[in-house]
Amino acid sequence: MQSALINGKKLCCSMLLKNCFRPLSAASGKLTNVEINDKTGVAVLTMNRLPVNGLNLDLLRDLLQSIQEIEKNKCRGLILTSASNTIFSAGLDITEMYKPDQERLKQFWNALQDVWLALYGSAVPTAAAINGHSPAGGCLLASSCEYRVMLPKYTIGLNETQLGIVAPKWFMSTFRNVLPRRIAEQALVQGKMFTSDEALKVGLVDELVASKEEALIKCEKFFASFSKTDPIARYLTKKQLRYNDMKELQDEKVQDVENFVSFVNQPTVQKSLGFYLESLKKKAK
Ligand SMILES: CCCCC/C=C\C/C=C\CC/C=C/CC(=O)SCCNC(=O)CCNC(=O)[C@H](O)C(C)(C)COP(=O)(O)OP(=O)(O)OC[C@H]1O[C@@H](n2cnc3c(N)ncnc32)[C@H](O)[C@@H]1OP(=O)(O)O
Repeated sequence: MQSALINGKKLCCSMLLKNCFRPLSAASGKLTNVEINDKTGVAVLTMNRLPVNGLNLDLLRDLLQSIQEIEKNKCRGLILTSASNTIFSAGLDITEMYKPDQERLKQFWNALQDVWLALYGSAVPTAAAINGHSPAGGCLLASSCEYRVMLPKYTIGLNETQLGIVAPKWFMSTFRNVLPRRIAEQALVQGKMFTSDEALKVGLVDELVASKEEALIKCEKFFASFSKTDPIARYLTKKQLRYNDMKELQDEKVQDVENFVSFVNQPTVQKSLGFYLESLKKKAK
């Protein structure tokens, strides 16, 4: 039986998951749900915008609120996962970008920036239990965490170029923080979607597991590995390592929104997004 060291105590892993969760009500919005494991202090943040967890403005706002509440509660870890059995997140909701309301489009990108800054820079250790497909924005969220566990037979990657769009610099920095530069560059220019096995091989994910329960246990074990590490020293180290990536966006936040708005409004980009949305809908028929 697997076990983990939590607060200096050896605990059987199934004990970590059974009957010890309580909801963090302030952090549970309509589209996210947060539960804290009372035994370990770890928060499970579940995206619940079914069927595909498309990241629209509302889900992004709920995600931000949840991450902030988890930080405020000084949880020992944050596990990001999905309520779907097959999709972690389909990435940005393309309907937010196709024929958009201009004011909402700005708010949407601003919300994504804020979620990324909060998750990538979180003082609480972070892990992703990737229990389904994770393209584009879904991959961004997972790669912003410090540790990733994935279930088999799914795909993950930054596929923007396949859609005729260009991932912004901070998406690329997040990828480069996880992958060797050469692999990151090749994958980004190709818009490559990695299978779970390929993702493990290149290091985009740290482990493969057979079930969501196992994924949560692995994430708990990852957090338990810090039991002898000073939390402040841990956070300051992470902060310094990620400082340049975050500073680059913080310094250019307004310009980044303008770039996004101007890029998305280009007729050729609108055309690509329209075709892509149509192809997704046709596939669903
Ligand atoms: C040089 C200057 C540079 C300046 C740069 C500045 C700014 C950068 C500009 C732009 C960057 C924008 C970045 C975007 C990143 C993104 O995240 S884009 C989104 C990418 N996502 C995808 O490609 C995923 C597409 N979806 C799928 O592949 C599949 O749906 C799935 C996730 C694998 C699930 O498959 P499944 O078979 O289970 O479900 P369906 O395909 O049947 O889907 C169900 C339902 O959901 C709709 N849908 C799926 N994905 C999305 C989505 N991302 N957005 C909106 N809607 C989506 C699908 O259409 C179905 O709908 P229904 O027919 O109405 O039921």
